[in-house]
Amino acid sequence: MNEQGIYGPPRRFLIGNLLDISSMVSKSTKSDMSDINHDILPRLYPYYLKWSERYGDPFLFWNSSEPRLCLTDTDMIKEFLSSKFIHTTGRSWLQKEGSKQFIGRGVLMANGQEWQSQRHVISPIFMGEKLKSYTEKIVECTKRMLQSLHDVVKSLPEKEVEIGGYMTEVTGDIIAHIGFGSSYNEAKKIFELLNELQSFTAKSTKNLWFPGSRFFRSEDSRVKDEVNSSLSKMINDRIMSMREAGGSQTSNDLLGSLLLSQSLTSPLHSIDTQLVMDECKTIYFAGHETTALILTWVIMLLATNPYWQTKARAQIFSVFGDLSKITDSSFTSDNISKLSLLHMIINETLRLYPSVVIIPRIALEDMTLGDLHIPKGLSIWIPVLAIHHNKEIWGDDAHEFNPGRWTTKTYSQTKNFLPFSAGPRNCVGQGLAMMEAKIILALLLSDFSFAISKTYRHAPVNVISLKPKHGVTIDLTPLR
Ligand code: HEM
Repeated sequence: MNEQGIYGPPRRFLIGNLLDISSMVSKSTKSDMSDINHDILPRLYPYYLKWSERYGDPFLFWNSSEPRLCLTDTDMIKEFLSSKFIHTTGRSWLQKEGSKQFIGRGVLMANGQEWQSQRHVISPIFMGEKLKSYTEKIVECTKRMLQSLHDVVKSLPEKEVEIGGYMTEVTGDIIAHIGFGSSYNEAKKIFELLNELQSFTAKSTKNLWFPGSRFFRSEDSRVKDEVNSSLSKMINDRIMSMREAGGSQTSNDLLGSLLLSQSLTSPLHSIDTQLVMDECKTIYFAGHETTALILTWVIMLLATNPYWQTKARAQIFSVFGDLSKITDSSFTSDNISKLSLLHMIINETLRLYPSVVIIPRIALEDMTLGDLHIPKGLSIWIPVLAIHHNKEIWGDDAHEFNPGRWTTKTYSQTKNFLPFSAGPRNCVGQGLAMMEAKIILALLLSDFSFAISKTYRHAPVNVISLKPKHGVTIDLTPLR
């Protein structure tokens, strides 16, 4: 890479630049931000700013034994994420090893042919009529969440709530319903265990650089076994009922559709239960927290920007008319598409606070990207947050919340806007995420107005995803 004019910070034996990274980040995130501003790159990625300034773009650093090329040229990124490199790029050993205990070999972690056939099976369950069929459950779960908000507000003199917890609860409820409908209660229990497993995995992943560390895990294996035995029972029961029904889908949920889709390529009796289990865990992991977080950030931004909150509410009123009459059937795709202000607000939030701040890929073979030779084994690190906050792309107000920028399509979205990644390996659930976010926000805004609470502490942190460290506290006022 040096011969090609690419440089980076000197690395240490085994740990590469891990110590530099952790010391810079622990310093920048030691305290909360002094005010609610959205210039969060220096706080979350101080090392990106330091190294890109010192060594230029792209630069090279070492994540323990894995070399990473930090790439910000969006034309190169577009090419890199395109179908041209789909079979020669993928997940690295570190990524796969880090998530093996947790989501196993589901679509998120698969490479090559294995990825392609899994993606082929999973894609149809997030599209077209299937996608529309989830509306009813989304509305039902949201109304339940709103009712508990009304109950809490009634009982609290100060009317303050931490809204992030409610968003986690409602998106978890939704994924349990649309994912595993008839097995909802079992699914909820499995998800609780998965949350536990995720925190164990996050801890052990930090030590992966240490040779042999992967052989010293005991805490997580108990939870993993429990998750796997409950999930495999749920899946096998479902396969049994499908066989009894002559191979047709017995429940209109993601699991039913996944099994039906699988049965088109392999007979029911030979379905790879382990793979279906990994896919279920992947869907939960990839689709739950990401959606909850984006909703939480939208609410924080609307709570601090009453102008956009009022405008969005007015549009919701004009699309749906008498709000006391909103039912699940009000949320037709035609009506959802009329919520253009919510679309702009969500986009702007995904730009400022993308749930996934980095997209990492590894070169599985030698390749040429633009005029760069990329050797096999080099990881490419796409710093989404840095691209989304780049003033050269977004203008001087890059760090400001301005949904208005989305009224004109001056930016080629796939190039400079990457909250769901791009190309054939983009987020398979983005249609569901956007639909879910719009329905939840439309119902919330029609029931309550809200302002940021005095107790809110602005402290974004990146722990797997971009989170508000202390949650988001808002003061709620019921509208009816
Ligand atoms: C606002 C919410 C969401 C955001 C910001 C988001 C973001 C992303 C991103 C950036 C990727 C690419 C990751 C990479 O290549 O390293 C991804 C992949 C994926 N997402 Fe999402 N996602 C969201 C919601 C969902 C939902 C609701 C689901 C499903 C229920 C989902 C399922 C997946 C899956 C299965 C993949 C792997 C796709 C593949 O590798 O082929 N996501 N998501």
